[in-house]
Amino acid sequence: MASPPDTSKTIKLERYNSYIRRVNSTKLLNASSKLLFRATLLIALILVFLFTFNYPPLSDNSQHAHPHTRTNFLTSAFYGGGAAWEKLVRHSATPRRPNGMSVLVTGAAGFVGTHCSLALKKRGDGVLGLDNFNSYYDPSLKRARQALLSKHQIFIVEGDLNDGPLLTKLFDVVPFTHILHLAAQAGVRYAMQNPQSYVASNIAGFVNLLEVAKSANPQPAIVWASSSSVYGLNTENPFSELHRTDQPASLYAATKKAGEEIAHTYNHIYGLSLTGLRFFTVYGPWGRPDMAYFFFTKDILQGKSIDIYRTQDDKEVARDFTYIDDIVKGCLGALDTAEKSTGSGGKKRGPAQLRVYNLGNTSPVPVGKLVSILEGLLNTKAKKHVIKMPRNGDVPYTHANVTLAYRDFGYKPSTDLSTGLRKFVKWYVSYYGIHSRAKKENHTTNEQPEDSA
Ligand SMILES: O=C(O)[C@H]1O[C@H](OP(=O)(O)OP(=O)(O)OC[C@H]2O[C@@H](n3ccc(=O)[nH]c3=O)[C@H](O)[C@@H]2O)[C@H](O)[C@@H](O)[C@H]1O
Repeated sequence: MASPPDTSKTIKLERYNSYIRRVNSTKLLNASSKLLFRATLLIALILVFLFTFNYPPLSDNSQHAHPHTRTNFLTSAFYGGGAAWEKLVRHSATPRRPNGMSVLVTGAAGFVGTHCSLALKKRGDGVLGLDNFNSYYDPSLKRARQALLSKHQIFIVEGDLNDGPLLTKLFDVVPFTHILHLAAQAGVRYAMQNPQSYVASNIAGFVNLLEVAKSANPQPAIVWASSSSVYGLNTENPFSELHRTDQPASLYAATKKAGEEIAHTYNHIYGLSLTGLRFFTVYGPWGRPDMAYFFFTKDILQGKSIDIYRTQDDKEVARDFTYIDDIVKGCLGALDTAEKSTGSGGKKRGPAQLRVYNLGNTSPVPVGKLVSILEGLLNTKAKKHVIKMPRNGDVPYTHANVTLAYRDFGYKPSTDLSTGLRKFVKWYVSYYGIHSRAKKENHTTNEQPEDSA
């Protein structure tokens, strides 16, 4: 007969296992309570942060804005209020010279906005930027421009033109003397892909800004970016401010033209001083990647083919390409000669200034010539694909008459296309760290160049 099994070992083993289970469950309990504690701490910290930088979240207006241009809740919370935030805003907007301006620059992280902000700050004016950092083109370029401005003590509030409460808050904190309104949905051809974004920024956003400006005390004087595209199918040359602008060829042009009419209304009813500047194909360092000179450079360097448009009747397409430094001088000249708005408490108290100026280069250049200048600077042959201009809103020709801007604030463009493109290419190869066959003089170190404004 077999002897009974020795259970003493089994019992010991079970005791041991139960001990291990107890130890493990205690560990688990400890671990989960630690986790719970950390999560609670994190939530508490976030709440403290949100209350410290308190600002009401998105307004109804901005909820309706195009997703492209919508203010992000977190960035509103980060940037939109609280004592620390107000201090940054005030510091940035305070002039450092006697009788200096305090300018709200919308679209400050944009191409023209960045250059103008730097130029204003350099001469001692106060500058506060506003930008929604949308993704129409590479936002990292906008962030790099923001970093450049930040080095010069210029703060950009991240927010949308359609965010009425945010704009009102900015005017509560700073009595801006001027607005340089450059924020817009740019680009002629993109209007066929995303028409609503033009309405949201160039019309709804502009009206929202004017609504806040007309109620502000004091009312600021406003200088804003219109466009050469308002001349549309005009055939008289060179384009003068007296020529007709009622035949826009693109929705972009139509929204800029609408802006000019809206400006008239706000000037007429509320006494806002308004100056529209019709920019002619602005180019230069820190430029816009959606523009032909910029993506031609990229494509030529990458060995990709580029489309060169010709008109339907097989003529060359030409543009009055205008260098950024000339445009900056024009913008500052317009600001310096802008008279005060006359309204107060939302009511007009007398007639106010209403102006429109061409800011061009007065010397149109065919697109083919632009490409051959780039080929020379990049020391690379372009793969050219010459095609009839698609029906995409482009006009065949632009040419500015700038007599009016010269008469009123001495505007005199002084940079020809070759000189301006050389500066652009120099910036481009440096910014993107390209070691191309670009001519020796275009090579620089990898350091971020200062802007040329
Ligand atoms: O003055 C303005 O108010 C506008 O200027 C700018 O528009 P445009 O003058 O159209 O510049 P841009 O696109 O660089 O095309 C340049 C040339 O290249 C031709 N072009 C273009 C693309 C292409 O693939 N091939 C080509 O030949 C094209 O036909 C054109 O002849 C701004 O983008 C716009 O926001 C607005 O500010």
